[in-house]
Parts: sequence; C-alpha cells; structure tokens
Amino acid sequence: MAAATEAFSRRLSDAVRGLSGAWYGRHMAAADRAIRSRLPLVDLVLEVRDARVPAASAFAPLRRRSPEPDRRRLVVLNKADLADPSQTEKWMAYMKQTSCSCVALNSHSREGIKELLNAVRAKIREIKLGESDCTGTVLLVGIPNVGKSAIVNAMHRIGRIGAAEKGKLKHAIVSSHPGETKDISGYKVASHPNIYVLDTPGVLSPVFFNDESGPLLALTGAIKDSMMQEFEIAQFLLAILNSRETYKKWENMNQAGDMPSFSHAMSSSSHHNKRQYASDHTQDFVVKAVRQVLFDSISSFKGYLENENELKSLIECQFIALQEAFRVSADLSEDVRKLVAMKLLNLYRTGRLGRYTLDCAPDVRKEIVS
Ligand SMILES: Nc1nc2c(ncn2[C@@H]2O[C@H](COP(=O)(O)OP(=O)(O)OP(=O)(O)O)[C@@H](O)[C@H]2O)c(=O)[nH]1
Repeated sequence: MAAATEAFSRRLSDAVRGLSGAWYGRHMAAADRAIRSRLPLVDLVLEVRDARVPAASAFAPLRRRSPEPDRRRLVVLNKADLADPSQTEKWMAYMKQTSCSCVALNSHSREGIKELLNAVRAKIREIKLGESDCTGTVLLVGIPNVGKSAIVNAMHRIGRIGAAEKGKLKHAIVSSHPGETKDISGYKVASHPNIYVLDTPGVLSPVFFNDESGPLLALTGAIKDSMMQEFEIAQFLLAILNSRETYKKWENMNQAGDMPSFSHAMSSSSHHNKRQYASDHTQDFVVKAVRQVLFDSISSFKGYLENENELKSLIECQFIALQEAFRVSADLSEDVRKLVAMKLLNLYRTGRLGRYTLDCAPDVRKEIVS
C-alpha cells in the first residue's frame, strides 16, 4: 500500500479497533462458541473468504498453528467476480503450495457452485474412505457478509437431486448487510452420498490479523457501516482508487455529451448551480458519471499522490464533484457527505467501479499464515 494511502488506512484502523467492543457483542460471542464446539464434530469445514481480501477475511478460529495440511478444510474464495482475476490465480497457487484445498467462485454462478459441490463430494469421499456410513456433514464458516448464506442456498438448490424432495427447498437469509444470519441451520446439498451443510452466523474476531485488516474489512462490508463513519471508509476507498490504474479504462466516457465533467462539477458546486440532464437518472448513467469524475480528477491531478496532504485535497475535490455525479444536494453538510460516501461504497461493493484485490497474493515461495 502506498504511504499516503496507508495514512488513511491507519486512521480507519484506529476507528475500527475502537469499535471492536460494539460488533463483538454477546450474540457474536455465543455464535463463536457454538461454531468452535462444532468444528471437531463435522467431517468437513468449508471456510468462506472474500476473494478481494483473502488474508484479512480468514476465519480466526481456523488460523493455522501447524504446518501440517488440514485435510478437513476447504477454502472458498467467494465474490471472485469482484476481485482481480490475476490476483485470484496467485492466491489459488499460494493455497495449493500450502496444501490447502481451495475453490474460487462467484456464488451467483451455477458453474461455480457445481464446481464447489464436486469439490465437497470428492473431499467427503476421501475423508470417509472405507467407512460404511457415507453421510457427510459440512460446517460453513466465515466472517460476516462473505456470502455464506448465498452459497448454501445455491448448493441446496443445485445439489439436491431427489425428486421426492422437490418443493422442500429452504432459504437462508441473504442480505447486503453483515450479521443477518443469527442461527445455525442445516441444508441438504447432495444425495449419494447424502451431504448436509450447516450455515452459521458470521463471526469477526475482536482482534485483527494485522493493522490493515480492519480497514479492508470495513471497506468490503464485513463490519456494519452504521457503526462506522462512512465518510472515512469512502476516503480510504478513494485513496486506493487514486493509486490504481483502473481509472485509465474510463477515458472517453463523456462522448455522449451529457456527463458532468470534473471541472464543471467543481465550478457548479461552488456556485450552487443546479444542472438539468437530458437523460433519466438511471443507475448506468450515475455509474458513468462517477467513473468520469474519477477519470477527470485523477488524470488532471498535478500534485504528488504520495504526499498525504495533496492526496487529501484531491479526495476533497472528488467528494464535491461526486455530489453532482450522484445528483445530491450541492450543500457541504455532514449528511450530504455521508450520502455520497454510502453511494460510492455501494458502487464499489457491487463491482461497478472495477475489480480490485486489496490483499496482495503472497509470494508463493514464502510461507505466511494461510
Ligand atoms: N458480487 C457478489 N456478491 C455476492 C456473492 N456472494 C454473495 N454476494 C452478496 O454478498 C452479500 C452477503 O451475502 P450473504 O450470503 O448474506 O453473506 P453471509 O456470509 O451469509 O452474511 P452474514 O449473515 O453476515 O454471516 C449479499 O448482498 C449477496 O448477494 C458473489 O459471489 N458475488
């Protein structure tokens, strides 16, 4: 991470650390205990991580203390559609090198879920080799909002094959807000052998793996935004976007002639002018406008991105320009900033600002905690 971006990360890290008592309340502690007590009882543990932050989203109770490969664990790098594909490949290579079985997928893709079902079946067969009872139990674990419930729903829907069981589909709650799954529930995902998956509530350790983890988890949505200052998370996001090359792909988006340009947004916001747009306020239009603002602002920036103060003033200007791109009031109040921050975070979290892996894949030759 560049030095100036690190300054934003550090600030957010302090805020996140200060809040750990708020998210690790009685409910999470109870879920944590319930999961830990089941870990030794199941045949296989399916650990779901966020492919954008494979290290930061590791599930704390499973952090490896021994170099021995864990045959009973399968790691799923979910939300691979939001991560940089080349980095996901590197992470997969790294996992393989550390003898950890791993599948990268997008839980909304049927093909990805089929691949996961095949990997689970193969693992259960390997683990239960020679046993007469072929029923397999799988514990699905992970931090909040990584897509556990989306995965279990898709496995249950695609994997159940008995005709007699048609019409008995269950649904785990899927939500863009973390912490929606409150209880442990079982779902049948395969017959011959019968495989049951237990979906569990997301558990986030009150102590992070390292200083960078907290901010990355806040950015990717594992920590409730309502507990945080959305504006600080959005500042951190802009610091990252400003230091990456993705914006270059957004050149020439203004060809239709109806996008707000960065300079216009700057002048109109200072004069509190309201602009009329020819087209409707469709989501696509907003995404294009936001990308255009980012492209214009980064490419015309004459300062030094490595300098914290200069990066900060660029981010300030971007915030003003984004107010117009999102069609929110030109007033500079806290509420408006919060609204812009939430809208920007939503675009990032749904992949509409590009695919980013925020935890660099480790060098496959070096050993780190997996
Ligand atoms: N883009 C994308 N979004 C996903 C994927 N999987 C899940 N999601 C979204 O991520 C959000 C969280 O999904 P959930 O399945 O509720 O996550 P969870 O891990 O069960 O969350 P908790 O209840 O907090 O433990 C939802 O908005 C899902 O639609 C994926 O592969 N790609």
